Amino acid sequence: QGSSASATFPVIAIHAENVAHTDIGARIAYLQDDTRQLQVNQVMADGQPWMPVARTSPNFGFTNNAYWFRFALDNQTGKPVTRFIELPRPFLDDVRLFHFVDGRIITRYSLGDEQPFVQRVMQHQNFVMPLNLEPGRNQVVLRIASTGTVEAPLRLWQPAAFYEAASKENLLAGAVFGMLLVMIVYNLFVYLSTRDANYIYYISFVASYLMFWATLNGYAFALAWPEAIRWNSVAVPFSIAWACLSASLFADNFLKLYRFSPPAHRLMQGMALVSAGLMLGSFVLPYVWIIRATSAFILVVSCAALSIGYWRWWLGARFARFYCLSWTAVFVGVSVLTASKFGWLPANFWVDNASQIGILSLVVLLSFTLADRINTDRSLRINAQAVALAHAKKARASQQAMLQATADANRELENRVQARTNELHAAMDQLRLANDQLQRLSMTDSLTQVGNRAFFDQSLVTEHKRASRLKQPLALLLLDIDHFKAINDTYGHPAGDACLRTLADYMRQKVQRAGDLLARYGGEEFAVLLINSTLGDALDLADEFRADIAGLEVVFEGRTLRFTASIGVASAIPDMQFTPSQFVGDADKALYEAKHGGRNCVRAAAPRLAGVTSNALPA
Ligand SMILES: Nc1nc2c(ncn2[C@@H]2O[C@H](COP(=O)(O)OP(=O)(O)OP(=O)(O)O)[C@@H](O)[C@H]2O)c(=O)[nH]1
Repeated sequence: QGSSASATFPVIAIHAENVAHTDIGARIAYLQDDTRQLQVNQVMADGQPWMPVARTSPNFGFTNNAYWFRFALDNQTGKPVTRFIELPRPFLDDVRLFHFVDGRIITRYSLGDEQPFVQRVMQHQNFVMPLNLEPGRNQVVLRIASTGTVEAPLRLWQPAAFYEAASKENLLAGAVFGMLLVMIVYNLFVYLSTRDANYIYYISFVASYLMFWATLNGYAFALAWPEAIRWNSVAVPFSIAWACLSASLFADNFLKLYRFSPPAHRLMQGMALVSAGLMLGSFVLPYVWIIRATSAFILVVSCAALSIGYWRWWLGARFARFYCLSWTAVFVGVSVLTASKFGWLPANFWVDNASQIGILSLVVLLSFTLADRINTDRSLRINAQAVALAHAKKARASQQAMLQATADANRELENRVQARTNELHAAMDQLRLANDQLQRLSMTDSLTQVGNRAFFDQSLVTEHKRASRLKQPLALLLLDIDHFKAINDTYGHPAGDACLRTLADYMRQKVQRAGDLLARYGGEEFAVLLINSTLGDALDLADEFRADIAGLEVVFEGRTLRFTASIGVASAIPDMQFTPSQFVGDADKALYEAKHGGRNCVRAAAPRLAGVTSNALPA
């Protein structure tokens, strides 16, 4: 930096065609006052170590020194003109301006944020000082002292141009304010419907930034709390600490650090705690400390939030991409702002607005981030629902299949049981048929096809009981072929068989009445049981038999055979004292008598219950 330059203080020419505004920050000389005790007449004295400003605008960062600035305005218009000196840093504690003409102070301003807003000569968020410039050389000396950063990007304005620019600036500020407010209100509604804590942290962050922005630019002091000098100086570190708190909680919650990484979770929680401490500290700690602490801490929080976000993204959390983008924007912005606050970067439009651009990008991008996550969560939920639905469908299908299988199995079983039952019934029918056949066979004489002896015995018992019960007469005929042995002996057994068959055929025709029965009782002996038949009826029938048999002709091997038969008849109304065998015995006795009576005749046993003794009838 240059040495004493009292003879060559910068001179800024003022003439009618002057441009609307001139940045004069780089065209002034400055004097550092370590003691903060120097008075205006002392600095105006010769020999002070004035220096030229080596940057585009004076920026001394955080400092405890007072700084003096000096330049000359050369009014070449030939008449008095009004010009505004604007110092667009509303956060300076103490600003004093001295306007000299010919070594005399003609204007003096004392400004700064330690005075109520209404005391300002111009009610503007920045420090604006009107100067009535006399024709010729006007000296301007400015003193700035502040517990925050000291910057002096001074501007010289034509009044009309200033008002025009101010209205544009207000429009821009209104747009920023409106945008932030919309974000807050919109996300508040989203929060009310989703109850997702991320929105609360997001809203808190946007609100803290809104407060920071409005305070730093002087709008808050100008419009919100023009009287609250103390609060106005607390508001900046307070809002920064608040932003730190919101950002740490947002990062922790949004990135789900409690599940992802307990140490990262604890780190963010710790940062939130420190932020809360700094918020409280804003009220009690000296401004010079708290402003440095919060400014540095927002950098730390940004770094942590950003690197953890990238870490999370790197490890596959897709929802972290917008988040990373957002924080990158704010990180760049805040870094630029901080760097400029510490005096490492010169002031210009981009540096001045870098943080604003970064944070506005953050505000918008974070909103996207949240929407993106809602989307991600929703698609996850939809996927999960689809999977659950598919499972339910599958379960229903298998249940259906199981029911179907059970029904099929039941039907199959029923069919099989039915088939088996049918088979069984068929088998039983066959068995019954076979049994019947067997029964019939066992009761039938194979030669003559009439009932055999067993059939006769069984039937006799049955009919005997029935007649006994009904008190009906029962008659029995025993018929025996005469001299049958002789037929056998003479013509052979087959001839005898033929005779037996012929006799049986004849008798079968004769014994047709329902209930009556015929059986082959022995070799050439037949029995006929007549139910409900009196002795007289029986005798008539027996005699008819005898006569017909005598007329039968059996043609066997060309020869005609004849034979006769003897018949014994018994009749009774049976009772329990009169047994079937006694009945047969009676008939047999009568047959014996017929044989001995000369054969080919009928004899009757005496009817038992009639009390009549047997008698023989003539042949
Ligand atoms: N061909 C043939 N002969 C039989 C059958 N059953 C018995 N006989 C014969 O019948 C004959 C019966 O003879 P006998 O008891 O002496 O009686 P009979 O010769 O008829 O004399 P009477 O009864 O006294 O008139 C025997 O020779 C038996 O062998 C048979 O099924 N077929």
